[in-house]
Amino acid sequence: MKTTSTALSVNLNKIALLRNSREGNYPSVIEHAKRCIAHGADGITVHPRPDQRHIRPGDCHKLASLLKTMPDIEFNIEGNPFEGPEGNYPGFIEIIKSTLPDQATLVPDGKNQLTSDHGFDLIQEGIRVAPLVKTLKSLGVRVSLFMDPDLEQIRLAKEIGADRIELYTGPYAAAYAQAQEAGALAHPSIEDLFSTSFESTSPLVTLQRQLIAHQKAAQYANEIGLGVNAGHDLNLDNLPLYLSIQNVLEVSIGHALTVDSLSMGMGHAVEQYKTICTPSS
Ligand SMILES: CC(=O)[C@@H](O)[C@H](O)COP(=O)(O)O
Ligand SMILES: NCC(=O)COP(=O)(O)O
Repeated sequence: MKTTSTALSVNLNKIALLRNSREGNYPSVIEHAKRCIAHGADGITVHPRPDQRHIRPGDCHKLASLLKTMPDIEFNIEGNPFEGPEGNYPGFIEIIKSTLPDQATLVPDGKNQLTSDHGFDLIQEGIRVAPLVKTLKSLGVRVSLFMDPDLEQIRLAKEIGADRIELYTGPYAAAYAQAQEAGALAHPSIEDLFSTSFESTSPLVTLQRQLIAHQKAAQYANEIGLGVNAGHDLNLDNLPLYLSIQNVLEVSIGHALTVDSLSMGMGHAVEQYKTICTPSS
């Protein structure tokens, strides 16, 4: 059972994606940030990508100005910190330097990735990541590293100076969806999922493995002094089970939350348009 509360940081990438499909500023990222905050969001996350398909540097600057006026609201900018010919996001560190968000989450995305799909391999990349962590921390920015639930990698995250890790929850979310589709989630309670031995063919086996891996990773991270965030493909269905893991400080959620806003609000919007289209008798 969940006993501590977890901050919700709303990722606004998909609002920017919609805006960028036309000229102009509609929908406005800033107005949606204000709306999310008015409805209880604890923070705002954005993830500028090399192709600028959604969040652009200008969004980061405008959000930084807005959120500086709201000291209780956390601003988290995610992205690939490497620059240069290998083609990752040019200017991520510059964006952080010029916006000074509360938190920078470094993510090892390739240039043409559809979305984030793995954590850092710090055995390979630690030597390049460590000085960036140091630079960002010297600016007073908390540094989180996007990581798989791998204990050795998490140990290295601590060694190179990270303050937090963000556990990559994509495979957990996929395992949850598979178990849900198979109708396997009807009965087990959260306690069952942690403790029961399932048949090897049960779709619950993969979900259980994911859950336990994340639980161990979060516990280990806490033991060595790292804060734990989590994100990617979390949604209203899979979040309660995930948050049975103790001490997850923050979840950042964008894709599903945006889709939920559409499905929860579209019926109401259609009714409003229909009212205008229908002459009153
Ligand atoms: C690091 C992470 O998991 C999120 O930032 C996620 O990648 C969202 O990015 P997109 O909206 O570009 O898919
Ligand atoms: N860090 C994860 C994030 O910001 C949002 O991921 P998603 O909910 O859009 O998959």
